[in-house]
Amino acid sequence: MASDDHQHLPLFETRRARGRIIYRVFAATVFTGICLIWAYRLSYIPRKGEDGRWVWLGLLAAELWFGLYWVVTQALRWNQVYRLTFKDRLSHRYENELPGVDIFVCTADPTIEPPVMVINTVLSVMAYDYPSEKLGIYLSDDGGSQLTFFALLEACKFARYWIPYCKKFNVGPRSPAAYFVSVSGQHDSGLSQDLDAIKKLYEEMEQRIEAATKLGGIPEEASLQHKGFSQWDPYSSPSNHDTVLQILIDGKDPNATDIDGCRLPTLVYLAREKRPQHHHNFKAGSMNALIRVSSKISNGQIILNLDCDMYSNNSQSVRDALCFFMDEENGHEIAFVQFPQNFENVTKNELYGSMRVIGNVEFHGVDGFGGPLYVGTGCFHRRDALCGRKFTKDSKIEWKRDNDHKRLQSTQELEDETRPLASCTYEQNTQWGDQMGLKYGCPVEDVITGLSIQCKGWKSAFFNPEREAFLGVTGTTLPQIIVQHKRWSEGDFQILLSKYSPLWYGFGKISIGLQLGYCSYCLWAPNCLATLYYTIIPSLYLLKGTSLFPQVSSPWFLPFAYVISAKYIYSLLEFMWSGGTILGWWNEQRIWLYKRTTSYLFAFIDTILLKLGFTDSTFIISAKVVDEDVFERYEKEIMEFGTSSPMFILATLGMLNAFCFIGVVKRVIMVDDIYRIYETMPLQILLCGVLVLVNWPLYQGLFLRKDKGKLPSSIAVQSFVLALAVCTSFSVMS
Ligand SMILES: O=c1ccn([C@@H]2O[C@H](COP(=O)(O)OP(=O)(O)O[C@H]3O[C@H](CO)[C@@H](O)[C@H](O)[C@H]3O)[C@@H](O)[C@H]2O)c(=O)[nH]1
Ligand SMILES: [Mn+2]
Repeated sequence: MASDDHQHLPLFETRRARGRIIYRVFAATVFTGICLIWAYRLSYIPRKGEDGRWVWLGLLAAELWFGLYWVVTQALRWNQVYRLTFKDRLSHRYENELPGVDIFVCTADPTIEPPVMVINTVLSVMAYDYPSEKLGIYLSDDGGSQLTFFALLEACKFARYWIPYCKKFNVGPRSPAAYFVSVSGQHDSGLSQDLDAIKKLYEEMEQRIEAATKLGGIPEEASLQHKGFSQWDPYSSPSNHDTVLQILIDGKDPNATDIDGCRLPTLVYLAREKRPQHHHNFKAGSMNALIRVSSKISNGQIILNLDCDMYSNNSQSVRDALCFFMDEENGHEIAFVQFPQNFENVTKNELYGSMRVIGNVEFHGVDGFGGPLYVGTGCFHRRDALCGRKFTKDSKIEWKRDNDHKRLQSTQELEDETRPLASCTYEQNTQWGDQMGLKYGCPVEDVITGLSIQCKGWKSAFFNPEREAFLGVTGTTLPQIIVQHKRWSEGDFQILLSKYSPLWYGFGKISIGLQLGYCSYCLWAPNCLATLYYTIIPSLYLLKGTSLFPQVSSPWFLPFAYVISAKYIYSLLEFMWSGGTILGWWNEQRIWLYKRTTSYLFAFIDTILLKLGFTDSTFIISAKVVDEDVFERYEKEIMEFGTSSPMFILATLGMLNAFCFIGVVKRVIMVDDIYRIYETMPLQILLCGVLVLVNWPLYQGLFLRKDKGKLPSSIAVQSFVLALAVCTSFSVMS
């Protein structure tokens, strides 16, 4: 075949999802049902002075909200697309002119993020199936920890063995820890000797790092061996220290080779300068420091950002991403390629939920409208777009630039020249954090940055390969999840109200579908209001015997029944198509409820306070390790509650619904006949009953469990008393 023909074949392809028309028809029927529900609420509003007028208006408001929010989320399902890449074409055409790729790994605290985990992530990307001399790996350590530095030094030595091993045996996950788990048990002849040898090296390294962790410091002889340690002075603390910058492997150095004599990727440690009087802007700050520092050292045209807990599980991902950027036809408009966030440590039935539907459904939907959101880890960027460049017709990258120009300075000189770029004061009076790099001042620096890139005319792409590209660590206790979702929903809600709102800033710059897509996430926080109303009010009115929904015999009953069943059956199907289990879906409903009544509520309140100038935004780092007994319960899918204030809200709401349900059962037995209750209040009883069922693990945690993960008895007593007080005073009130 003539290679000319080849030139015209694209490097990636976009396919529309099947069944879109059917879905749209289905959505139209649901929407009709929603309109009928609104019509019902509007036509039966109790008149002024009549009983229950305010309750009714509240329900109207809640249902208007739910209905409109549902409309907004249709943007995530309306126009789904799937991407395919052709890596063989890429290497056929461009193998010798592949661009430099800089990989940024961020870590912030050696206790929450153990150095062994961090270096596993680093090693997994050092071993990418990609020309080593074109890779630059940068570890940003916001913890400024000698321990992390020590671990990276160890990783650097181990890499000389690990990278050739991976390439020789074409190893699956290239994070050593994950790899050893994946091969434990299977003993392949021929492999086993090499395997034993590399495993031994790894374990020895791990022991040295763990010994240092226990010791709380670096062994004397190690700290003398490497000059890098001298950059820490005795007064250094995580929040107050000089820049530490160390090029551990200089990719331009022909002597930096692995045991087979092959070149190694560049490896750099950076702890940017920290001073108490300068705000460091969390991860966004460290990313911006990395962008500048790497521009001096390797200046890759493509940048991959990873959290330290998310290792590469697929050695082909760089090539996948390049299929988008280097496509002759459409590549020049793509600013970033986001991969889904998958987690290694989710249980089978996803006790605390997961990103399953976001990754397998919703992001394919926004991709159809111009591209996914940038959600942090697992995202490849074009350096120029990330630095603030606007899209124009001639945004084509000149890939053929000379990657291998000779450098005149020594590594030491280069370090000294580069260090000032990571100082606290460097950004003063510059565009960094605003028009350049990642934006500051928002707890979801990634989403707001991605939005502004898209508003500059760029597209993005979502790529969800068969073999997961990255695997991370997700929370293993309820409080962790609540804190994380508070940060996310708060950040997203702040964006909606900020000058970069997808509504007004994005207006005319991105498609309406994408605007709505952003809004589905940006409106997470305000969702708490309607949800709280719906979980409290209809249940309480059961106690009074007041019906707030249409009777079974009324025709108005039908739209309610249809919308509820259509919505939930579809959501179950969607969950299962995405690979989830039925129980997983049920758990997801519980987490949905808990997030909305705690995380989103706090996020909503805090955002309002922030807007009024009362608080400052923070970034609480998610824990990546837990105690052994906590982990054991997690594996058994037993919920871990804890003592924090959100638990009190959850417990009180759960108790309230339990009392209301008991109340109605009592009523059936003592006062009314079943038929009348069934005729007048089936939906209300259903709602309350489902809430009780969903809360089952909560009741167990309150009253039945004895382990440490249960709810403390103080919360049990308080929530019991409060819910009982509310219920009784409500029922005696006329
Ligand atoms: O001051 C800080 C705080 C955090 N981090 C790093 O940021 C990453 C994300 O922090 P984590 O606590 O794990 O938050 P997650 O909620 O798991 O992260 C998601 O949400 C964040 C925004 O809220 C994004 O930045 C992340 O990429 C995305 O994976 C981690 O590698 C941290 O080490 C820093 O480098 N400096
Ligand atoms: Mn994380």
